Amino acid sequence: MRLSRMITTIEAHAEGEPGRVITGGLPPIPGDSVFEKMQWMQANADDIRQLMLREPRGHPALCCNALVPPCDPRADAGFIIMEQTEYPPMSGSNTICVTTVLLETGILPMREPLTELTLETPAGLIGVRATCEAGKVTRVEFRNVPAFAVHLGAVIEVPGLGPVTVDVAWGGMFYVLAEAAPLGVSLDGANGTEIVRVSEAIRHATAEQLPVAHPENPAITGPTITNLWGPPQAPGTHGRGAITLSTGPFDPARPDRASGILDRSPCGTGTCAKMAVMHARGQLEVGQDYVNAGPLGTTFTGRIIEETRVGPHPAIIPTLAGQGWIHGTANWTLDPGDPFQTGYTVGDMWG
Ligand SMILES: O=C(O)[C@H]1NCC[C@@H]1O
Repeated sequence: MRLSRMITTIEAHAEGEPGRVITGGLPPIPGDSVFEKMQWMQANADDIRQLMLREPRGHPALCCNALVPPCDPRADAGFIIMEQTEYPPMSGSNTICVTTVLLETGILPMREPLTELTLETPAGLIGVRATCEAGKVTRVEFRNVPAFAVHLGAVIEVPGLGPVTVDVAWGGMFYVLAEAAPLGVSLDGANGTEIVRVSEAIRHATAEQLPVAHPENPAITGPTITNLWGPPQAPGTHGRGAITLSTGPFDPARPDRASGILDRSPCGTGTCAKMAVMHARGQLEVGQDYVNAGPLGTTFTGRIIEETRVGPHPAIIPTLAGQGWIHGTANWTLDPGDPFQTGYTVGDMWG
Protein backbone atom coordinates (compact mmCIF):
# COMPACT_ATOMS: atom_id res chain seq x y z
CA MET A 1 0.00 0.00 0.00
CA ARG A 2 1.40 3.44 -0.95
CA LEU A 3 -0.20 6.47 0.69
CA SER A 4 -0.19 10.05 -0.52
CA ARG A 5 -2.74 11.01 2.15
CA MET A 6 -4.04 9.52 5.40
CA ILE A 7 -6.85 11.49 7.01
CA THR A 8 -8.17 10.55 10.44
CA THR A 9 -11.81 11.32 11.19
CA ILE A 10 -14.43 10.92 13.87
CA GLU A 11 -17.84 10.19 12.36
CA ALA A 12 -20.72 12.04 14.04
CA HIS A 13 -24.26 13.22 13.39
CA ALA A 14 -26.41 15.93 14.94
CA GLU A 15 -30.11 15.00 15.14
CA GLY A 16 -29.53 12.92 12.01
CA GLU A 17 -27.34 15.28 9.96
CA PRO A 18 -23.93 13.65 9.36
CA GLY A 19 -20.96 15.86 10.22
CA ARG A 20 -17.56 14.12 9.82
CA VAL A 21 -14.78 15.71 11.89
CA ILE A 22 -11.18 15.59 10.62
CA THR A 23 -8.84 15.16 13.58
CA GLY A 24 -5.60 14.37 11.74
CA GLY A 25 -3.82 14.29 8.40
CA LEU A 26 -4.35 17.89 7.32
CA PRO A 27 -1.50 19.95 5.83
CA PRO A 28 -0.41 23.14 7.60
CA ILE A 29 -3.14 25.72 6.86
CA PRO A 30 -1.96 29.36 6.94
CA GLY A 31 -4.19 32.27 7.91
CA ASP A 32 -4.65 34.96 10.55
CA SER A 33 -8.25 33.89 11.13
CA VAL A 34 -10.28 30.73 10.57
CA PHE A 35 -12.00 32.65 7.76
CA GLU A 36 -8.58 33.13 6.09
CA LYS A 37 -7.70 29.49 6.75
CA MET A 38 -10.97 28.54 5.04
CA GLN A 39 -10.09 30.75 2.05
CA TRP A 40 -6.64 29.14 1.82
CA MET A 41 -8.12 25.64 1.98
CA GLN A 42 -10.73 26.51 -0.67
CA ALA A 43 -8.02 27.82 -2.99
CA ASN A 44 -5.18 25.39 -2.30
CA ALA A 45 -6.51 22.14 -0.81
CA ASP A 46 -10.09 21.70 -2.05
CA ASP A 47 -9.09 18.15 -3.02
CA ILE A 48 -9.42 17.25 0.68
CA ARG A 49 -13.05 18.43 0.76
CA GLN A 50 -13.82 16.49 -2.41
CA LEU A 51 -12.01 13.38 -1.14
CA MET A 52 -14.00 13.43 2.10
CA LEU A 53 -17.44 14.21 0.65
CA ARG A 54 -17.51 12.28 -2.62
CA GLU A 55 -17.58 8.55 -3.24
CA PRO A 56 -16.14 6.16 -2.18
CA ARG A 57 -15.39 7.92 1.16
CA GLY A 58 -18.43 10.17 1.25
CA HIS A 59 -22.04 10.54 0.08
CA PRO A 60 -24.36 13.38 -0.95
CA ALA A 61 -25.77 14.03 2.54
CA LEU A 62 -22.36 14.27 4.23
CA CYS A 63 -20.77 17.40 5.69
CA CYS A 64 -17.15 17.52 6.89
CA ASN A 65 -15.32 19.71 9.41
CA ALA A 66 -11.57 20.31 9.56
CA LEU A 67 -10.39 20.93 13.12
CA VAL A 68 -7.75 23.69 13.08
CA PRO A 69 -5.91 25.63 15.78
CA PRO A 70 -7.86 28.83 16.55
CA CYS A 71 -6.38 32.20 15.60
CA ASP A 72 -8.38 34.24 18.10
CA PRO A 73 -6.78 33.86 21.56
CA ARG A 74 -10.29 33.72 23.11
CA ALA A 75 -11.13 30.52 21.22
CA ASP A 76 -10.55 26.95 22.46
CA ALA A 77 -10.60 25.44 18.95
CA GLY A 78 -11.38 26.34 15.35
CA PHE A 79 -13.06 24.49 12.53
CA ILE A 80 -13.54 24.86 8.78
CA ILE A 81 -16.91 23.65 7.50
CA MET A 82 -17.04 21.83 4.15
CA GLU A 83 -20.22 20.93 2.27
CA GLN A 84 -20.91 19.60 -1.19
CA THR A 85 -20.82 22.92 -3.03
CA GLU A 86 -19.46 25.41 -0.55
CA TYR A 87 -17.50 26.24 2.60
CA PRO A 88 -20.28 27.60 4.84
CA PRO A 89 -19.24 30.38 7.23
CA MET A 90 -21.25 28.78 10.03
CA SER A 91 -23.31 25.63 10.57
CA GLY A 92 -25.54 24.47 13.41
CA SER A 93 -25.43 20.70 12.98
CA ASN A 94 -21.68 20.84 12.34
CA THR A 95 -21.08 22.97 15.47
CA ILE A 96 -22.94 20.31 17.47
CA CYS A 97 -20.91 17.49 15.87
CA VAL A 98 -17.59 19.30 16.42
CA THR A 99 -18.42 20.08 20.07
CA THR A 100 -19.45 16.47 20.71
CA VAL A 101 -16.22 15.15 19.16
CA LEU A 102 -13.96 17.67 20.93
CA LEU A 103 -15.32 16.73 24.34
CA GLU A 104 -16.13 13.02 24.02
CA THR A 105 -12.70 12.17 22.57
CA GLY A 106 -10.78 14.29 25.09
CA ILE A 107 -9.36 16.80 22.63
CA LEU A 108 -10.72 19.39 25.05
CA PRO A 109 -11.46 18.66 28.73
CA MET A 110 -15.07 17.80 29.58
CA ARG A 111 -16.51 19.35 32.75
CA GLU A 112 -19.72 17.96 34.16
CA PRO A 113 -22.50 18.98 34.29
CA LEU A 114 -21.61 21.93 32.03
CA THR A 115 -18.64 22.62 29.75
CA GLU A 116 -18.38 26.08 28.20
CA LEU A 117 -16.29 26.58 25.06
CA THR A 118 -15.54 29.28 22.55
CA LEU A 119 -15.13 28.02 19.00
CA GLU A 120 -13.79 30.01 16.07
CA THR A 121 -15.69 29.47 12.84
CA PRO A 122 -15.20 31.28 9.51
CA ALA A 123 -18.20 33.43 10.56
CA GLY A 124 -16.53 34.37 13.87
CA LEU A 125 -16.54 33.30 17.51
CA ILE A 126 -19.31 31.01 18.76
CA GLY A 127 -20.07 30.58 22.46
CA VAL A 128 -20.98 26.96 23.27
CA ARG A 129 -22.56 25.41 26.40
CA ALA A 130 -22.33 21.62 26.45
CA THR A 131 -24.39 19.70 28.99
CA CYS A 132 -22.38 16.60 29.90
CA GLU A 133 -23.30 13.53 31.95
CA ALA A 134 -21.19 10.39 32.55
CA GLY A 135 -18.84 11.32 29.71
CA LYS A 136 -21.64 11.97 27.20
CA VAL A 137 -22.51 15.33 25.70
CA THR A 138 -26.28 15.31 26.10
CA ARG A 139 -27.03 18.80 24.78
CA VAL A 140 -25.11 21.43 22.83
CA GLU A 141 -26.39 24.98 22.92
CA PHE A 142 -24.51 27.65 21.04
CA ARG A 143 -24.88 31.40 20.73
CA ASN A 144 -25.00 31.92 16.99
CA VAL A 145 -23.76 34.88 15.02
CA PRO A 146 -26.39 37.62 14.61
CA ALA A 147 -29.21 36.65 12.24
CA PHE A 148 -31.16 39.09 10.11
CA ALA A 149 -33.70 39.34 7.30
CA VAL A 150 -32.65 41.11 4.09
CA HIS A 151 -35.89 40.67 2.09
CA LEU A 152 -39.37 40.00 3.46
CA GLY A 153 -42.25 38.91 1.22
CA ALA A 154 -40.42 39.56 -2.04
CA VAL A 155 -42.04 38.09 -5.16
CA ILE A 156 -39.71 36.41 -7.60
CA GLU A 157 -40.46 34.77 -10.93
CA VAL A 158 -39.47 31.09 -10.90
CA PRO A 159 -39.49 29.21 -14.24
CA GLY A 160 -41.93 26.31 -13.98
CA LEU A 161 -43.47 27.67 -10.76
CA GLY A 162 -44.47 31.25 -11.64
CA PRO A 163 -44.43 34.01 -8.99
CA VAL A 164 -43.19 32.82 -5.60
CA THR A 165 -43.18 34.89 -2.41
CA VAL A 166 -39.88 34.52 -0.55
CA ASP A 167 -37.89 35.86 2.34
CA VAL A 168 -34.09 36.08 2.25
CA ALA A 169 -32.26 35.92 5.56
CA TRP A 170 -28.88 35.20 7.16
CA GLY A 171 -28.61 32.66 9.96
CA GLY A 172 -24.94 31.82 9.47
CA MET A 173 -25.58 31.09 5.77
CA PHE A 174 -27.82 33.04 3.38
CA TYR A 175 -31.21 31.33 3.01
CA VAL A 176 -34.11 31.82 0.70
CA LEU A 177 -37.23 30.84 2.64
CA ALA A 178 -40.62 29.97 1.19
CA GLU A 179 -43.79 28.50 2.64
CA ALA A 180 -44.38 24.99 1.31
CA ALA A 181 -48.20 24.94 1.32
CA PRO A 182 -48.80 27.61 -1.38
CA LEU A 183 -46.35 25.68 -3.57
CA GLY A 184 -48.31 22.46 -3.06
CA VAL A 185 -45.23 20.73 -1.69
CA SER A 186 -45.44 18.21 1.14
CA LEU A 187 -42.57 18.49 3.63
CA ASP A 188 -42.53 14.78 4.37
CA GLY A 189 -39.08 13.27 3.82
CA ALA A 190 -40.60 10.76 1.36
CA ASN A 191 -41.30 13.77 -0.87
CA GLY A 192 -37.62 14.66 -0.93
CA THR A 193 -37.16 14.58 -4.70
CA GLU A 194 -39.99 17.10 -5.23
CA ILE A 195 -38.75 19.26 -2.35
CA VAL A 196 -35.28 19.38 -3.93
CA ARG A 197 -36.65 20.15 -7.40
CA VAL A 198 -38.80 23.06 -6.20
CA SER A 199 -36.18 24.34 -3.76
CA GLU A 200 -33.36 24.39 -6.30
CA ALA A 201 -35.51 26.28 -8.81
CA ILE A 202 -36.39 28.86 -6.14
CA ARG A 203 -32.78 29.17 -4.96
CA HIS A 204 -31.43 29.68 -8.48
CA ALA A 205 -34.09 32.28 -9.35
CA THR A 206 -33.60 34.13 -6.04
CA ALA A 207 -29.81 34.20 -6.42
CA GLU A 208 -30.35 35.83 -9.84
CA GLN A 209 -33.13 38.24 -8.86
CA LEU A 210 -32.24 39.02 -5.22
CA PRO A 211 -28.48 38.48 -4.77
CA VAL A 212 -27.26 39.34 -1.26
CA ALA A 213 -23.91 39.87 0.48
CA HIS A 214 -23.09 40.11 4.18
CA PRO A 215 -22.66 43.78 5.24
CA GLU A 216 -19.66 42.90 7.44
CA ASN A 217 -18.02 40.52 4.96
CA PRO A 218 -19.05 41.10 1.32
CA ALA A 219 -17.12 37.97 0.33
CA ILE A 220 -20.04 36.04 1.85
CA THR A 221 -22.84 36.01 -0.72
CA GLY A 222 -26.04 34.11 -1.46
CA PRO A 223 -28.62 32.80 -1.07
CA THR A 224 -26.94 29.43 -1.33
CA ILE A 225 -29.49 27.23 0.45
CA THR A 226 -33.29 26.91 0.63
CA ASN A 227 -35.68 26.57 3.56
CA LEU A 228 -39.18 25.37 2.73
CA TRP A 229 -41.18 25.70 5.92
CA GLY A 230 -44.58 24.81 7.29
CA PRO A 231 -46.73 24.62 10.41
CA PRO A 232 -45.90 22.31 13.33
CA GLN A 233 -46.90 18.67 12.99
CA ALA A 234 -45.77 17.17 16.30
CA PRO A 235 -46.78 18.16 19.84
CA GLY A 236 -44.28 20.50 21.48
CA THR A 237 -42.97 21.88 18.19
CA HIS A 238 -43.55 25.34 16.72
CA GLY A 239 -42.75 24.68 13.08
CA ARG A 240 -41.08 22.37 10.59
CA GLY A 241 -38.77 22.85 7.67
CA ALA A 242 -37.01 21.06 4.83
CA ILE A 243 -33.62 22.49 3.97
CA THR A 244 -32.15 21.68 0.56
CA LEU A 245 -28.39 21.76 0.09
CA SER A 246 -27.22 21.81 -3.51
CA THR A 247 -25.01 18.94 -4.61
CA GLY A 248 -24.27 20.27 -8.06
CA PRO A 249 -24.88 23.10 -10.55
CA PHE A 250 -28.51 23.96 -11.38
CA ASP A 251 -29.39 23.92 -15.09
CA PRO A 252 -32.44 26.20 -15.63
CA ALA A 253 -33.01 24.40 -18.93
CA ARG A 254 -33.37 21.11 -17.03
CA PRO A 255 -35.02 22.01 -13.69
CA ASP A 256 -36.18 18.40 -13.43
CA ARG A 257 -32.51 17.39 -13.09
CA ALA A 258 -31.90 19.53 -10.02
CA SER A 259 -29.36 17.94 -7.70
CA GLY A 260 -29.67 18.51 -3.99
CA ILE A 261 -30.06 16.75 -0.69
CA LEU A 262 -32.20 17.38 2.37
CA ASP A 263 -30.60 18.31 5.65
CA ARG A 264 -31.42 15.36 7.84
CA SER A 265 -31.58 17.66 10.87
CA PRO A 266 -33.91 20.66 11.33
CA CYS A 267 -30.85 22.75 10.29
CA GLY A 268 -29.44 25.16 12.84
CA THR A 269 -28.57 28.08 10.59
CA GLY A 270 -31.85 27.56 8.70
CA THR A 271 -33.79 27.66 11.96
CA CYS A 272 -31.96 30.86 12.96
CA ALA A 273 -32.74 32.45 9.59
CA LYS A 274 -36.41 31.53 10.08
CA MET A 275 -36.35 33.04 13.56
CA ALA A 276 -34.88 36.28 12.19
CA VAL A 277 -37.73 36.48 9.66
CA MET A 278 -40.36 35.73 12.32
CA HIS A 279 -38.88 38.36 14.63
CA ALA A 280 -38.85 40.93 11.81
CA ARG A 281 -42.56 40.18 11.34
CA GLY A 282 -43.31 40.47 15.05
CA GLN A 283 -44.09 36.74 15.26
CA LEU A 284 -41.30 35.77 17.68
CA GLU A 285 -40.06 37.79 20.65
CA VAL A 286 -36.87 37.89 22.71
CA GLY A 287 -36.85 35.02 25.22
CA GLN A 288 -39.32 32.90 23.25
CA ASP A 289 -38.37 29.33 22.23
CA TYR A 290 -38.83 28.11 18.66
CA VAL A 291 -38.76 24.31 18.42
CA ASN A 292 -38.22 23.38 14.80
CA ALA A 293 -38.63 19.85 13.39
CA GLY A 294 -36.77 18.39 10.43
CA PRO A 295 -37.58 15.55 8.00
CA LEU A 296 -36.70 12.83 10.53
CA GLY A 297 -38.89 14.41 13.20
CA THR A 298 -35.83 15.39 15.25
CA THR A 299 -35.82 18.94 16.60
CA PHE A 300 -33.56 21.91 17.29
CA THR A 301 -34.61 24.49 19.87
CA GLY A 302 -33.91 28.09 19.00
CA ARG A 303 -34.31 31.12 21.23
CA ILE A 304 -33.84 34.84 20.59
CA ILE A 305 -31.68 36.20 23.41
CA GLU A 306 -30.91 39.71 22.18
CA GLU A 307 -31.78 42.27 19.53
CA THR A 308 -28.93 43.95 17.66
CA ARG A 309 -28.06 45.34 14.24
CA VAL A 310 -25.86 44.15 11.41
CA GLY A 311 -25.03 46.98 9.01
CA PRO A 312 -28.40 48.49 8.02
CA HIS A 313 -30.39 45.45 9.20
CA PRO A 314 -32.19 44.98 12.52
CA ALA A 315 -30.92 41.61 13.75
CA ILE A 316 -31.28 39.05 16.51
CA ILE A 317 -28.75 37.03 18.44
CA PRO A 318 -30.18 33.48 18.66
CA THR A 319 -29.14 30.42 20.56
CA LEU A 320 -29.69 26.99 19.03
CA ALA A 321 -29.63 23.65 20.82
CA GLY A 322 -29.60 19.97 19.89
CA GLN A 323 -27.62 16.81 20.42
CA GLY A 324 -24.88 14.93 18.58
CA TRP A 325 -23.67 11.35 18.60
CA ILE A 326 -20.39 9.76 17.52
CA HIS A 327 -21.01 6.72 15.33
CA GLY A 328 -17.53 5.74 14.17
CA THR A 329 -13.88 6.50 13.62
CA ALA A 330 -11.93 6.16 10.39
CA ASN A 331 -8.58 6.44 8.72
CA TRP A 332 -9.12 7.39 5.09
CA THR A 333 -6.21 6.82 2.72
CA LEU A 334 -5.33 7.83 -0.83
CA ASP A 335 -3.12 5.71 -3.05
CA PRO A 336 -1.22 7.91 -5.52
CA GLY A 337 -2.16 5.40 -8.20
CA ASP A 338 -5.92 5.63 -7.47
CA PRO A 339 -7.66 6.78 -10.68
CA PHE A 340 -10.00 8.92 -8.56
CA GLN A 341 -7.67 11.33 -6.77
CA THR A 342 -10.58 13.51 -5.67
CA GLY A 343 -13.27 10.84 -5.40
CA TYR A 344 -16.13 10.61 -7.87
CA THR A 345 -19.87 11.18 -8.35
CA VAL A 346 -22.37 9.35 -10.57
CA GLY A 347 -25.63 10.86 -11.80
CA ASP A 348 -27.90 8.22 -10.25
CA MET A 349 -27.25 9.48 -6.69
CA TRP A 350 -25.82 12.95 -7.28
CA GLY A 351 -28.38 14.31 -9.76
O1 LIG B 1 -27.53 22.86 10.78
C1 LIG B 1 -26.95 23.55 9.93
O2 LIG B 1 -26.85 24.79 10.00
C2 LIG B 1 -26.25 22.81 8.80
N1 LIG B 1 -26.83 21.53 8.46
C3 LIG B 1 -26.44 21.26 7.05
C4 LIG B 1 -26.48 22.61 6.41
C5 LIG B 1 -26.08 23.59 7.52
O3 LIG B 1 -24.70 23.90 7.37
